[in-house]
Amino acid sequence: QQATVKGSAAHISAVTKKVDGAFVRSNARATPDWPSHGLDYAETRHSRLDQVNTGNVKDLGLVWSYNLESTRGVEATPLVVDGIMYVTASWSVVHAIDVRTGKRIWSYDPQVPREGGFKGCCDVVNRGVALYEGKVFVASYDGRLVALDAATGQKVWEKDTIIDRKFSYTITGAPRVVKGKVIIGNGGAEYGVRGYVTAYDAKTGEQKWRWFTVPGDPSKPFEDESMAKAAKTWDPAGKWWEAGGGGTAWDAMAFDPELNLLYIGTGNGSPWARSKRSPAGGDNLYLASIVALNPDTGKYVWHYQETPGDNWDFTSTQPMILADLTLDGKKRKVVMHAPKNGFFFIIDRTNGKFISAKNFVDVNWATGYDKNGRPIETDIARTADRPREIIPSAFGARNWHSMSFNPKTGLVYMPVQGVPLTLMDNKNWNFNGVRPGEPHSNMGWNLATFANVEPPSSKPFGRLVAWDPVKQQARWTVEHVSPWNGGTLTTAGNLVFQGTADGRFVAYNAASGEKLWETPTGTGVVAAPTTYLVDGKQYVSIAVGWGGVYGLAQRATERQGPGTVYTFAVGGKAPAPDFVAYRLGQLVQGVKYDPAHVPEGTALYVSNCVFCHGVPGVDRGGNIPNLGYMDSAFIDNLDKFVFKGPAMARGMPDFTGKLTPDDVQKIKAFIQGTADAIRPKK
Ligand SMILES: O=C(O)c1cc(C(=O)O)c2c(n1)C(=O)C(=O)c1cc(C(=O)O)[nH]c1-2
Ligand SMILES: [Ca+2]
Repeated sequence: QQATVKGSAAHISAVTKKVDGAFVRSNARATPDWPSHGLDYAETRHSRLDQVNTGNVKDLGLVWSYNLESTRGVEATPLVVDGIMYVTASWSVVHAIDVRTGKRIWSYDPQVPREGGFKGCCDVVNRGVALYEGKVFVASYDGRLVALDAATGQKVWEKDTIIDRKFSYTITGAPRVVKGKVIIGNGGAEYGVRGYVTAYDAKTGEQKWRWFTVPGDPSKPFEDESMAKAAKTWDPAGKWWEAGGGGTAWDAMAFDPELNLLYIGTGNGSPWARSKRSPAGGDNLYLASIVALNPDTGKYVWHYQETPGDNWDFTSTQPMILADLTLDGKKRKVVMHAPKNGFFFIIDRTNGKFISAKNFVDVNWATGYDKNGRPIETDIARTADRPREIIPSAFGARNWHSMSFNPKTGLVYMPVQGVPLTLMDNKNWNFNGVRPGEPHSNMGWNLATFANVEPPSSKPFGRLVAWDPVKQQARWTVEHVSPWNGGTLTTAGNLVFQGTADGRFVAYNAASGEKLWETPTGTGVVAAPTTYLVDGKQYVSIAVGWGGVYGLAQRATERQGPGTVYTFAVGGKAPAPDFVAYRLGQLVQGVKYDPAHVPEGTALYVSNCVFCHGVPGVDRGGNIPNLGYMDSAFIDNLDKFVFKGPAMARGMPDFTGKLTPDDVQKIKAFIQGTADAIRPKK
C-alpha cells in the first residue's frame, strides 16, 4: 500500500477527521499539534514542547512566510494538525497552508460585503477557526457560521446566526467546538444589540441551543429562568430592550470536561451609560460577567459579575484560562481572568464563587473588591454629568490579546496597556438618533457617552506582565513603546513569545523576562503565536497584520505590509519578505473652507469619521489613512469619496443619506482647519 502523500487531500482528510474531543484532550498532554483556539480546552496557550528553549532560541530563523493578501487587522491564532495550518485574515477569509512547504492548499472567502465594514466597532477582523472531524468552522464578519471541508475548502453548510438584521451584529471571534457542537457568540454592543451565544451541530449545522446574555422585553415571556432572574436587576423605565441591552460574548470561551461546564465572557452594556439603560441603577445581569453554561443544553449554571452596572465599556470578554492553583494550601479549580476593568480575578470554577481580585494596572474607578466580590467604586466612577478620565479606558487594561499560563513558572503572561480616554454621559441620547459629537453615532453607535470632550491626562503605554496569580502580583514586566501588543504563548522550553505593536516578534525567558531573541515582522503584531511539531520538529508560527480597534487610526511602525504568516524553526534561513514603507504625507494644505464651519464640522467628524481616520494631523494613520496627511486633491474631492466612493471596495461606508453635501463642506473645514491650527509656525 502506498503511503499517503503529506499535504494531499487524502492526508488532510485523514488527519483532520481524527480531531474530536478525545483528540483535543490527549493532545493537551504533550501538545504536538495546536488543534483549538487556546491550544487546549482550558485555553492555557502553554505548549509542552521544549525542542526550542532558552538555550537555542537565539538560532530561531524564518522557514517561510505566507502572504495573506490583506491590508486590515489580522487577529487569528493559526490552528495546526500534522503540518496542516488553518488561519484567517481580515474579512474572515480562511487560508489552509501546508507547513511543510509554506504553500497555499486552499483559501475561502465568505464574501462579506465590504461596504458593511462599519457595522462592527473595531476593524474587520477575525480571530480564527475551529476544527472538528474533518471540518473547518469560520464565523464571518457579517454573522454567518460556515462549515468547510478541511481537505478542499468547499462549503459543507452555512447558518445565519443573526436573530434580527435590523440590529448591527457582527462576528469577530473564533468558534469553539464542545462535544460535537460549534459554539459562537457575536459583537455589536457599541451599536445596541442583545447578546447571545448559539450552539450548532458540527455535522449538520442544526441549531441545538441558544442562551441570551441579557433579558429581553419583560412584557413578553422570558426564554428561561436565568432571564427572569436577570430582569430584576434592570430598571424597566430604561426600556433597555429597545437598544438591546448589550452583553455580547464576542471572544472568550473555555471548557472544563470534568465539570461539564462551558464558560463564556460577556460584554458591555448597550448603550454604555447605565443611566440610559437602567435609570434607577442595578447590576444589569449578565453584563461584564463570566457565565458557566451546561454545554449540552445551553442552560445557565452560575455567573460571577466582574463589573456590576457597567458604565464604561468594561467587557469581560477578554480571554480566560482554567487552572488548578494551590491557594492557602488548598488545591482549587479556578478561572483566571484579567478583563478590561484592570483587575486580575481568581474565581472558583466549580461554583462561580469569588476568590480574589487585584488590580494589575493603575485604576481609578474602584479601589478594590470586597470579600463578596463586589467592586468598591470611587467617587468619580459614576459622576458622568462632567467629563472625567476613567482608568482603565474603554480600550481596556487588557483587550482580546490572549494571555498564556505556564504551570512550571506559575506565571500568567499578559499584554497590558493604557489608552487614555475621558467620558461623559450624553443626556440627550436617543436610540439611533442623529447626535453630532457623539462618537460614530451617525454610523450606528449608541454609546450615550461623549469621549475626550476634555483631554485625558494619563499617558498611553503598552507592557508585557508576568503575573503570579497565587500572590496576585507581577513577577516581571517589559515596557513596550506603544499600547496594543500581541497575545502571548508560553512553552516548556521556559519561553514566552510575543509580537509587538512596533513590528517585532520576541522571545523572553519565562522565569526572568530576559529577552533572548527577536526578529522584525515588518508590520505591527496583534495576534498570538502558536507552536507545534511537524515530522518531529518544533515550529513557531505567527500571523501578523496591524489593526483592531486601536490599529485603525494609530500605528507604531513605519512599515506597512500585507497580512503575513511567519513560520520559524531553529536553523531557519528563509529571506524575509519585502515590505512597502509607510509614508506619512505632508500636512494637508490649501483646501478652501469657511472657518465658521469648523465647530459643526468637528461634531460631524466625531459622529462619522474619527474612530477610523483618527484626529487629522494628530494621529498618524493606522490601517486606515489619516485625512490630515492626504494630498489636498483628496480633501477637495471629499464628496466623491464619501458618496458611493471607490474606497467602498475596501470597507468605507457609503454616506448617502447619512451626510449632506453641506455636511461634507463642514467636515472639510474641520480637516483643513485642524491641519492649519497644528502646523508649526515659520
Ligand atoms: O461590545 C461589543 O460587542 C464589542 C465587540 C468587539 C468585536 O467584536 O471585535 C470589540 C468590542 N466590543 C470592544 O469593546 C473592543 O474594545 C474591541 C477591540 C476589538 C478588536 O478586535 O481590536 N474588538 C472589540
Ligand atoms: Ca464593546
